[in-house]
Amino acid sequence: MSKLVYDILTWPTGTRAVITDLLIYYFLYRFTRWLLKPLWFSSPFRNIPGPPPSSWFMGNLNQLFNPKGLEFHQHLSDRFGGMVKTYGFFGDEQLYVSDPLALQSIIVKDQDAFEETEVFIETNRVIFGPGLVATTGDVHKRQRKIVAPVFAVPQLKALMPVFYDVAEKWQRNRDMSEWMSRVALETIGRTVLGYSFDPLDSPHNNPYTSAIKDLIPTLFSLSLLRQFAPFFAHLGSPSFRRWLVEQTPHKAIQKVKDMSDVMHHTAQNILNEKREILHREQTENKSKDIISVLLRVNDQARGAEEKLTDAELTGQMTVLIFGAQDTTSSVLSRVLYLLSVHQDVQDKVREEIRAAVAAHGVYGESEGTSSPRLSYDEVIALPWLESVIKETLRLYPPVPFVRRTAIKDTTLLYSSSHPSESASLSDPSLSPIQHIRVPEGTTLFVGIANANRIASKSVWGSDADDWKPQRWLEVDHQDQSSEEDIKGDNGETSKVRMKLPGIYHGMLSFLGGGRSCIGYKFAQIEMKILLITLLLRFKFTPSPKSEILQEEIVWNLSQIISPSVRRNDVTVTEEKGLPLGVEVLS
Ligand code: HEM
Repeated sequence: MSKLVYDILTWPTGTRAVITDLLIYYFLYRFTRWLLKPLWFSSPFRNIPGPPPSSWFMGNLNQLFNPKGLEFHQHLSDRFGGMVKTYGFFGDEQLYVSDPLALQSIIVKDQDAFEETEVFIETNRVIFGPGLVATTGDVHKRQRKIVAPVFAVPQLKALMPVFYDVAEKWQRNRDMSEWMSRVALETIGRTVLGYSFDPLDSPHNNPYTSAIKDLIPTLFSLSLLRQFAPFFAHLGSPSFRRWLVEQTPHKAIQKVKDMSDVMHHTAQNILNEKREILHREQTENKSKDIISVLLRVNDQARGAEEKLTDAELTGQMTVLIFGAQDTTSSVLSRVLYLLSVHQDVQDKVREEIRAAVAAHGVYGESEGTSSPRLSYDEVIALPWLESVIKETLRLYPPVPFVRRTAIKDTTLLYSSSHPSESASLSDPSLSPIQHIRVPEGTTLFVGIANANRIASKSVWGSDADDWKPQRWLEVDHQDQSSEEDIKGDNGETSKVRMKLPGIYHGMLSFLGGGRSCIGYKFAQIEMKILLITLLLRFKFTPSPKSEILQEEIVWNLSQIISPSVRRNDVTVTEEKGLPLGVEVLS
């Protein structure tokens, strides 16, 4: 906060005056509302437990949006359960929800009453354009109906050679995290846009890739300022708002503006090139990338309802790049780290892949490649590999929370038992159902990571917090859900399915409902092909320098989780990255 105040104080006088005036009006408005609130209604959340605000102005926001905030997020459900009260600006009461019953309502049953927050939508609209993450209601539903089919399995099967081509370019590099994000960007560029951002033939990240990589952490560093986005989004004309942004001498804001411009122009150029190619191409040799498929569908669509405008098309292109890059590279980094620590599991996965290759492996068609390639069906039939990914996504979802706003008054049901009592959920007297009125305008956190952990406890029992991929190999446990007896307000007991409403084996890692991850099958096949290719060639171990330099890997929150290495030398230092040992296998 003090850095923010310092930045503002060093801005030129004219800009500072306009922006300071606007902020003052906004603060006054929020402050007066906060001051008067107790006079007109008593809080419906007065009985909900939660931590005290850490400041009267920012509530718990600086704990929740903090790179070191993962522990605080976990503490919320460990200490207070699945329905927690937290505070936003000026004492604004918010809910942090990880309770399976309440989440069924927020994500699926009453999803039309819980939208993405205005902050999320408005900033995404400015940065990415009107794609899936910048639209709500019927516009979002229409876009989703058009875009979702291009991620179907036949499309993914057609992209298999591209996934392998990129995976095989992996070079021995000590920093896995940097390499994973380059590979993820190149994969998404080539499969979704048919465009190569980074041919991966130089040992260094190209400047364009680093800039893209920096966007999400930069946005996260602006989390608090972003809260004002809805206010600015309705201020004057788009050109006035653009002028305001251009005049704001805040480094991070200028960085985001520049990146958004580059992304927009790149997407526009790619779209124009694609259109030309589509007109020229022969029917038997059609481009298979996702955007070409989408363009063909769009060209054939009859009514405006079934078509995306050019702005919507370029919006999807940038959104898909950002939706895909940091998420998959975060999971891949985590999997390689865990496999390096759990050598027994790494050996099992490698044995399984070798056996499949011996039984079916075909050799790559691309020139110069001699790597075995399994087909889509053979890849998804590898149980150890599947279990490693499931278990990693269960315990370490790369997006640990998302937020929603109640757009109408709603009542949520939730189980009032504390997660530590989940073993006794079958005793109805201990697990009564509560309900809570959620007024329109309430901000809610959907605690993805906490919800996965709470649901895990009742299914997996005492070792639910341990990373044990083999648990998924038991036939009875193909997904994480259980039925519990729960006592309602009327005293009657009923069976309630404690299943999380996630699209991924009873987990929320890819969320659920109408805003679930559109690329979740894409992500799985991409990650599996990369892991197959790497594990056949290399053995991964913890960094050989870790003991001498006392290196420790820590995982930080920047909306998406990413690794850093902390060195406990004379002083403690921390830098982004994931150093691992890599041995070539004969
Ligand atoms: C392991 C990798 C991934 C994880 C864990 C993940 C997770 C998620 C989550 C939690 C959401 C919901 C966000 C919200 O509601 O605010 C989401 C949405 C989305 N994801 Fe992913 N994602 C992954 C990979 C991908 C990939 C590879 C793509 C594209 C190829 C993609 C594209 C999207 C899009 C476009 C949305 C917005 C959907 C909508 O609003 O309708 N994601 N993802």
